[in-house]
Amino acid sequence: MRAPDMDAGVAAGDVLLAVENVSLRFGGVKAITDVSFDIRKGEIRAIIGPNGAGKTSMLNVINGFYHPQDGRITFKGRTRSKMRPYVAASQGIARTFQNVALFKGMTTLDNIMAGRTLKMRRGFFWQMLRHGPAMAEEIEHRKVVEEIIDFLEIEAIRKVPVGRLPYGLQKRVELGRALAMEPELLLLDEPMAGMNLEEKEDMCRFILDVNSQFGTTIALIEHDMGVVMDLSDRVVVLEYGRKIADGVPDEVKSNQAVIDAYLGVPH
Ligand SMILES: Nc1ncnc2c1ncn2[C@@H]1O[C@H](COP(=O)(O)OP(=O)(O)OP(=O)(O)O)[C@@H](O)[C@H]1O
Repeated sequence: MRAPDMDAGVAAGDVLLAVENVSLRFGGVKAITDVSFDIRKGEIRAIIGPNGAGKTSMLNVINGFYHPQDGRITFKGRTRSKMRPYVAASQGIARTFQNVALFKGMTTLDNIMAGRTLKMRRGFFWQMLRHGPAMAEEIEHRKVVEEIIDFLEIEAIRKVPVGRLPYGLQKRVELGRALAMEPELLLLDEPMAGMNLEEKEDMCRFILDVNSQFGTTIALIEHDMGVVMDLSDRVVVLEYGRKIADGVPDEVKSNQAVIDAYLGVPH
């Protein structure tokens, strides 16, 4: 996989992605209101908040699934009022979903291979023929995919259809598929949801390793506060679509507005 220092433009610690004054409405529902924050290259950034706070909507804005009515997104120095999913993906933003979104009938290997699609230079026709340049390219992609399988310790399930795997392993395969894109920014929507303690510990370790070994910047939504405080460099807190706090875990933990939000104290 790509080494951390091979990326152009943004140095470790610089702002990789900036969200400025973003507002998103669905009819009369205000999902996000005037939210600004940034994600620095190389950090693990958590987005937290009670149910319905706008966290998933924010990830969907960042990777172009939703187009905000107001505000701007700047990624690697390029500012847009809206992203398109294909552009976001081709420029290095990958994501996983709250409910696992894999091809359930396909094997672990094929699901992760599917994550390489954007990297494939030869068209579908050549891939079908498995001929000449396409063959060489497929071998190259398989090498990266096998590295990811080793890294995530899922060799034993490489040929198993993912629908047959326990949930914790499906989440790990989904992480593998996102990693296959060799993303610069990885968005994880509740990566530990539905996991038992052991599975959570494994996933925490993989997230930390992805960050430290590949230099991948990570933004994650997570409800488990212990995990958030242990993993994150900085935390942004949303409530009813507005930002109520932003800082290092210790600051956020002792912030009264955050404590009230989690206890359900009305404003
Ligand atoms: N596609 C949509 N159409 C209409 N309303 C939506 C849509 N997506 C989100 N919303 C609304 O926007 C608000 C924010 O939802 P969002 O899913 O972003 O919150 P969340 O913080 O991720 O919540 P949770 O922790 O429960 O997943 C909610 O009121 C939700 O009902």
